[in-house]
Amino acid sequence: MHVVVNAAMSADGKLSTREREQVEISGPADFDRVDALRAESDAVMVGVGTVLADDPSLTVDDDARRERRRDAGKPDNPARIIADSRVRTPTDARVLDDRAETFLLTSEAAPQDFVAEITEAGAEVVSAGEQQVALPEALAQLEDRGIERLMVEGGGELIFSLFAADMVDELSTFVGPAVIGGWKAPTLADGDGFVGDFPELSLRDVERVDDGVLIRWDVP
Ligand SMILES: NC(=O)C1=CN([C@@H]2O[C@H](COP(=O)(O)OP(=O)(O)OC[C@H]3O[C@@H](n4cnc5c(N)ncnc54)[C@H](O)[C@@H]3O)[C@@H](O)[C@H]2O)C=CC1
Ligand SMILES: Nc1nc(O)c(N)c(N[C@@H]2O[C@H](COP(=O)(O)O)[C@@H](O)[C@H]2O)n1
Repeated sequence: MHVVVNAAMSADGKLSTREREQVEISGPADFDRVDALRAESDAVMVGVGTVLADDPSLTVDDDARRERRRDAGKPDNPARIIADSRVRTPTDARVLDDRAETFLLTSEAAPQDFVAEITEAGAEVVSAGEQQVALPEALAQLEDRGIERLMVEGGGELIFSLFAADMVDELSTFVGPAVIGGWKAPTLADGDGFVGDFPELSLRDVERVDDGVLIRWDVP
């Protein structure tokens, strides 16, 4: 599986505010690039923190891109994947609408009645790990179901875990023209943080996009 992490951050490295409210950091050209990245992917993944904060749809906006997917024998939209150890995703979340297939990754800590409710709401549940989703095992199960190219949109806790598990192949960050600030505002990689053995990145390219900068890294 090839894993591409993409996120937008403020000039001071924040993904959103201390209140975890969604902020439009990208401009129109960057949102269009993100839409193209989604269209090229077999699945788009976020953590449940992002679902609770943003209620995203994670679908492809552009009609022509959806049509090209259809012509290639693919579903209109990539599958959606939510990392949600205890099943906190609301049953009326937009990621559960019928526009795409949705996989909910859970752990043994998930209450069985929540698992039944979310399955009834349309998610396909994949369980791996005891207290938290064991990402290598869960993503291997998805690879067996044909997901080869995975785009991860965040948030910071999930992105950290993917780096910690050495599962990231590419990282794209759009750095936008705003300062958000705040000790508690989410950053690109939160979780416990690294104290050594930092994941090393290799700079691929840097480009001006909208009023910010797109930085692309490979993770060798
Ligand atoms: N600017 C941007 O590009 C983006 C911004 N955001 C922002 O990020 C914030 C949400 O980020 P976070 O709170 O960090 O939540 P998150 O979206 O990273 O979800 C974290 C949750 O995922 C679940 N999870 C299950 N297995 C896990 C594992 N192995 N590792 C880590 N988490 C696992 C846990 O319940 C955990 O609390 C929101 O404020 C949202 O607006 C989110 C995505 C992109
Ligand atoms: N690329 C990008 N730029 C920003 O400025 C953002 N705030 C985000 N957020 C991510 O996009 C998701 C929204 O998806 P839908 O448009 O609702 O499908 C959101 O959940 C974040 O993952 N991304």
